Amino acid sequence: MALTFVNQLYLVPASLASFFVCYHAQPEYFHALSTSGVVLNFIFLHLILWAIFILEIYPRFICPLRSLPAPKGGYPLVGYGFSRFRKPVGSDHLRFIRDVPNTGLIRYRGFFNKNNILLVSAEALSEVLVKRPYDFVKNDGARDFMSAILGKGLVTVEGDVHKFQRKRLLPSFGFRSIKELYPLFWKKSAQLVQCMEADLFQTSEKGAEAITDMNFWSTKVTLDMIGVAALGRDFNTLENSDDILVQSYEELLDPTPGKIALYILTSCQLPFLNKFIPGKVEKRFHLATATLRETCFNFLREKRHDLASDKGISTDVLTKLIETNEFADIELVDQLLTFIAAGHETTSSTFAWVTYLLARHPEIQSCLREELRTHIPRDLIAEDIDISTLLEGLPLLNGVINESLRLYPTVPLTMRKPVKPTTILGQHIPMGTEIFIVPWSINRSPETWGPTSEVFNPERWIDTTTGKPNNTGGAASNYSIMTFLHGPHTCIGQGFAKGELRSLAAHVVAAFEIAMAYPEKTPIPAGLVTTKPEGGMWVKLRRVEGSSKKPKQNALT
Ligand code: HEM
Repeated sequence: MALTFVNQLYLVPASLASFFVCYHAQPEYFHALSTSGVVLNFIFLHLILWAIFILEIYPRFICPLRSLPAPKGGYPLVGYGFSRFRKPVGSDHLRFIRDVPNTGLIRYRGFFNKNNILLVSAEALSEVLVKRPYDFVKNDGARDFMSAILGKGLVTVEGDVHKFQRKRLLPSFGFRSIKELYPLFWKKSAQLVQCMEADLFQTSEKGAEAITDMNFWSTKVTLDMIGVAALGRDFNTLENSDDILVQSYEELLDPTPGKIALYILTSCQLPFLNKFIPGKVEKRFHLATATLRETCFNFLREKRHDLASDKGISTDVLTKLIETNEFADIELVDQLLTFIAAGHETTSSTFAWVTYLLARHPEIQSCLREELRTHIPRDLIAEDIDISTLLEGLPLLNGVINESLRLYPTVPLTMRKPVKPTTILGQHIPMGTEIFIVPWSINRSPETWGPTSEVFNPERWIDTTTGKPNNTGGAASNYSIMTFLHGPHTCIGQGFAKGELRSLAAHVVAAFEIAMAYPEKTPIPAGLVTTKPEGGMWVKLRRVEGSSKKPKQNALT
């Protein structure tokens, strides 16, 4: 039985009955009251009964989910509701998976003791994400927060609109399109190394050292990559950072305490409380959103003008979408904002974690540098080498990227709600139940990945017999790794992200030895929608090779 308004009406006779009991027990109290006082007393009593029903009786004795295995403990009234905001997000869920014997589903109490579901097994994940994806929608609160920024882009739409958009956007992210983007990734990664060298090192000698925030650099370079690939516009933030679009995104997604409060209130569907957050956070948020949209509209107008006047051939995603003639301007702006939001911070933070893991594993870092030196010719572009085939074939490079994506999924948690009463693994799921899919916990689950599930081991991604890259990490099922999800909502940009990461790692590792700047500190994944290292990723870089002149744009070191 679902907790619907109708079954809450059963509380009315219960309230009436208890009212009459109270009346008989204390008649003198009621005789002294006016009619409105009696009505107010009745309403008050009803509310108390209603609260007891919702908070205690329904979740513990009536809700069909009550028989599912659940973790012990949790706070009174809020249960484990705050788990989804914990740092790192997903760490509580990983504990549930480890500690609670289950057959694919775990229940845990959320806010107001509501029963939430955590999907654990491959079968449960495939039912929700692949077999019946359109029976579920994303969590309203998180979607509202994203929609406020992105409008109706691919990330925030559902059902037929989603199918329509996805079909038209897929070709721009397919195998062939990504292959064409590799030279861009390569060039931008080379520019990153050049800018870091120029900015951080006083001398060009081998062995020179510098401390820097890797997240600062990866944010810039990934924004530049997505700018060119998606919009055909080079923000060139590596060399200047006063682009209005860039500043507005930073304003929106920087996880300040005010912004975190805004996100939590909107996610918990209490947006009317946003206006009480001090520091005019809500107003500033709306202002940044408006600026962002206006900038994109102006940019789209320029693009249309350029296309009409036949100014060169553009291969960026926006041009391809304009040419389909199937999107209105407002829809194109929504898609642009979506690509930048979905494709920027996710990848830049992942790269920061790649450098972290390599800094903590110097022996793997040296082997990777050796692999790069052995297999990547100095003059890659001049020799007209197919960069994607070359990089995708390097076993350790792929192992490092896949293993970093496994251990640090930058979308660590996502949620779904059934659009109608449904079942998962035969278990009845009432409408409105919050269903949690938590890549952080699944990717680190000891059941799938064994006792070394939380150890950085790129070798898992290398076939022991052929020595070539493998795509499973040795896990038995696709659903053991959820970084990009699966099914029709799977990340459309995963090939794009992997291409960027391979290229960035190849350049940075070839140029610098990476160590942690403050080894005693462990960076914590934090953030609003996606996670990034809190306070930055401070590393110590040591030049691997000295150079007396600027490195070539397309050479490795
Ligand atoms: C390491 C980097 C990335 C990670 C970890 C990541 C992760 C994800 C995840 C988990 C989803 C599904 C969210 C959900 O349905 O709840 C998603 C969707 C999406 N991602 Fe990514 N992403 C990354 C990079 C990118 C890039 C580079 C782009 C674009 C250039 C991109 C564009 C999108 C879009 C448009 C969607 C919505 C897909 C749909 O609903 O059909 N992502 N991403």
